[in-house]
Amino acid sequence: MTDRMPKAIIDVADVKVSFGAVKALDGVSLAIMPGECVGLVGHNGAGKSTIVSVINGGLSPHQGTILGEGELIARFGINAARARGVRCVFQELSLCPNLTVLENTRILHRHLGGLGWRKRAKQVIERSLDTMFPGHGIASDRIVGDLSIAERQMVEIAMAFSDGGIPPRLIILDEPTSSLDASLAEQMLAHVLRFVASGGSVILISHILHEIITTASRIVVMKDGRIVAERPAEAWTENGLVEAMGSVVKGEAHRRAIRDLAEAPVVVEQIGHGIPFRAKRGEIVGLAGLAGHGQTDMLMKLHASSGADWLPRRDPAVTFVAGDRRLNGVFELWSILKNFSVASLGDLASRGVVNADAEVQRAGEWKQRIEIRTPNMANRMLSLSGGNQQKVLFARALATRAPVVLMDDPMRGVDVGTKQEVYEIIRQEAAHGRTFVWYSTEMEEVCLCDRVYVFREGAIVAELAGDAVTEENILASSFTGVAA
Ligand SMILES: Nc1ncnc2c1ncn2[C@@H]1O[C@H](COP(=O)(O)OP(=O)(O)OP(=O)(O)O)[C@@H](O)[C@H]1O
Repeated sequence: MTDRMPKAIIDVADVKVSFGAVKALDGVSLAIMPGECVGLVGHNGAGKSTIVSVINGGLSPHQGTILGEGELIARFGINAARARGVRCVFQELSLCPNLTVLENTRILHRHLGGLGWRKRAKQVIERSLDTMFPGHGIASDRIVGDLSIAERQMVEIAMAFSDGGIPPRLIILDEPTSSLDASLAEQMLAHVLRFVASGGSVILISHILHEIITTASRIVVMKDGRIVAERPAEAWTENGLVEAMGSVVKGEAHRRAIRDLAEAPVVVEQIGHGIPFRAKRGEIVGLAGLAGHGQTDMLMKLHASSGADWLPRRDPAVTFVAGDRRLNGVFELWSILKNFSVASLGDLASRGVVNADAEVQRAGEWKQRIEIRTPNMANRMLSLSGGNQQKVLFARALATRAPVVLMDDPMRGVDVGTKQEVYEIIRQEAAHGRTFVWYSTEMEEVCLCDRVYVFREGAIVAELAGDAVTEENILASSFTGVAA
């Protein structure tokens, strides 16, 4: 290599990381050049977040080397990475919830300290938010814990791209759009393209393949802790990526089943002055619209009005799949098994004693059915990758007998292969009479529903059914408040 050739910002070679018997990284080499966006894809548990932790300085590999602009870095930690302008937006959002947006900004940018730091931190974060998400409406003195998950994700992304003394050079985005609706995701991806065009580098991890294909310059596919394919983005198709990840492309996965649903509604709810909500037995009802316009509140209201008291029952009226898994889905100190079975205890117990064999058996069936990647369901919940944790929450809900399943953007971080399986499970369960109320930030998923309610400013402003459930109609209603 001559001195004129640009050097890789970070170059990791033959990196290995193991967690007990699990080889999370098994000899991975990856170099990130200035001015490129590298797309990283792979099934849940493939090792994407682990390689990110190595590049970000959060995890020391058990084997392998790390070069920063050609220099061998012996002790690479988070501070060394930050000093080189490496920033990371994690899949599990990592802001301090009890601090304000600008106080969180101060934590990331240590150079903002000293007299008048509040003013400087405010300018830094507001400039970045205004550039990336015009019209965001997030005041920098708000407490992070009071923000919606989409707002928190926007703050975290804007913070990563902000310049508070050390300019960002490599930004790692681990599923950055998982809680953003289509228009926010588009704003963010447009900014990534601008950043890369100005010489910055980005690693973009996403299970939404069209985002990766249209934004990345090069796409790297991981499988079981190894890199199995790597090509320029224009040489990939979505199906090609799915196959490279080791999944089978199912043409039927994105099909809406035509069914006769003539019965009276089983769920009815009125919020504000909008259109009343109704769902019939066996119906898949979608909640759409821009993120944070009342969809999650609606699900909570439906849960509360179904007489649910969160206690395990043999025959619960409703079950709930949380999207913000960190906040209201996962019991972090429990095993995977206990996290799965907690909603079915009423069913698994007789005279107040849980039948441990039945619990293990049922968990084993779901582990196989939904492919929860772990050597042992007795392992800690947090030993699972993010997508696999989400699968457990999904299995937890579906394993109950509840006739109504409420889902709050439940596929966050779930890989494409599993999503196809889950869509099929939802269709089968609906055919057997289960009702699904499904809020999703992914348009493809909304379009799988029999009927869709579009939300705007806390009320239902449009109802679309059958062939009228299209991306165009949903977007038109989200912005104008009337069906197109
Ligand atoms: N702290 C840990 N303890 C034990 N195992 C772990 C730990 N962190 C990760 N693993 C395991 O390492 C493997 C790789 O996980 P990683 O989080 O890198 O996957 P991923 O590709 O990011 O998946 P996802 O798409 O679900 O986020 C998985 O099998 C996971 O269970």
